[in-house]
Amino acid sequence: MIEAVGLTKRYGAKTAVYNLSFQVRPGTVTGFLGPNGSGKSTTMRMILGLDNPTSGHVTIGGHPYRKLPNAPRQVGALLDAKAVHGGRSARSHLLCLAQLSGIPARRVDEVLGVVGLQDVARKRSKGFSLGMGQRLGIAAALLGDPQVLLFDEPVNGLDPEGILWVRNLMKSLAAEGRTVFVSSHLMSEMALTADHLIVIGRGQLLADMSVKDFISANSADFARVRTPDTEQREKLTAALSEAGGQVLPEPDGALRITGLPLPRISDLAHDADVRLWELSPHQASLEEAYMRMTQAAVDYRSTIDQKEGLMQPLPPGTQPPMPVPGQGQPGWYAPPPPQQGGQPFAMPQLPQPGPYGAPGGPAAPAPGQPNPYAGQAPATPPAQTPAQPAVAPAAPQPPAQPADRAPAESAAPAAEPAAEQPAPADADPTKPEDAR
Ligand SMILES: Nc1ncnc2c1ncn2[C@@H]1O[C@H](COP(=O)(O)OP(=O)(O)OP(=O)(O)O)[C@@H](O)[C@H]1O
Repeated sequence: MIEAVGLTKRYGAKTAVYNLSFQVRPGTVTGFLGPNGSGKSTTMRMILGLDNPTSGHVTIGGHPYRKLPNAPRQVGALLDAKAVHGGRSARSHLLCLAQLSGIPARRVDEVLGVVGLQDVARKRSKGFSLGMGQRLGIAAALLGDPQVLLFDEPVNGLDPEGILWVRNLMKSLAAEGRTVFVSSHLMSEMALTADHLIVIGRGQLLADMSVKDFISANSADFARVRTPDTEQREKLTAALSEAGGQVLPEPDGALRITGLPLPRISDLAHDADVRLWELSPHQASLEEAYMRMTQAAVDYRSTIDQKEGLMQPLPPGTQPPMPVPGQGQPGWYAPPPPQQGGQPFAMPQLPQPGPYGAPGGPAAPAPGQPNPYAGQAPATPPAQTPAQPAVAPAAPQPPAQPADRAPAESAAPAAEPAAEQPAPADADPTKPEDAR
């Protein structure tokens, strides 16, 4: 298990991570979400001992990474797939890592097979595509058969077959009882892969709950209605609005309605003499829920914002407030917050109360998985400097070496990236390594 307590990281005036407390449990895939620059890579680097927290601490199996006996065999990570010496072959790269951690060479060939690189194992990695590089990084993470795995954007650059493979790999690693912590910006993929989510925005914890609860807490179910023509649509819009429903036009001419149950919508349409060509219940996607939750915590946004049509307009010159954990961003998709009685359809009982002091917020951890750090969310976010460009994860590069150097020479103590080093199959960090 990974446990962060009050984790804070400042780079000069920039607060990259602020007072983060969470647990990543074994046996599940935990997704780590947040907008660009929200502190995900910084958090992962601190977990792996590559960055020191300004305050707070983070442990793996109860120990800081740097104090884990033979840490590379207990924790496997993919932080930066490009942190590979381009002159080395995939096999040489993995052999170097294996030898540093006392892992037999046969395991190198095993993981090359697992990630599908067996046919290019002896090719120099500088010729690898983005997806091949990702596969090599995943192979490095798996090398020591580790109990704890961290992946920063593992599907980056992978083709659909590769994405499916990573999804199944993550799930099977978790099903074996391992701790799997994975960041991604691909919400549709996260919805299919992760069981649990930790969401941060501007370095602060926004949510720590199951995917299902996250969607429920940050979106309202809605109905879609279609009428034969514009005239009837306008008539229906007026009738539904008068009855207390919130009505938004959909791009295809349908209406998205929250705040009214389906039978009521049908009755109102009947009373208004409006024919319906569609009346269907819908649940928001993880992407919609995520957008709603993190909208105010986005630092870098196009001037042509794709979300523009989906949110209520703000008065000119005003900034949206930070989202409230468990309540998301007010005004996003305009569903009424659940606690205001705006649930149009039967929704699952939302956990109470919000774990981070959100008033009436439903953002509680999954049943049976209480977040032990329930506390008041900071009243004000940490001081922010003006938006800075995001910095790529800073996994150290292996030292430059001649391309033809033998693996045995390459395994000299020149620090290989800790993030790429493998780990053992044993959850107990104090237990001696098994003989391989
Ligand atoms: N070494 C550093 N020095 C100064 N600022 C840094 C450093 N590393 C990260 N930051 C800043 O900290 C913030 C968080 O960065 P981080 O890379 O952790 O975000 P992220 O969530 O991983 O972003 P992305 O999704 O774009 O990868 C950013 O504003 C970034 O500019």
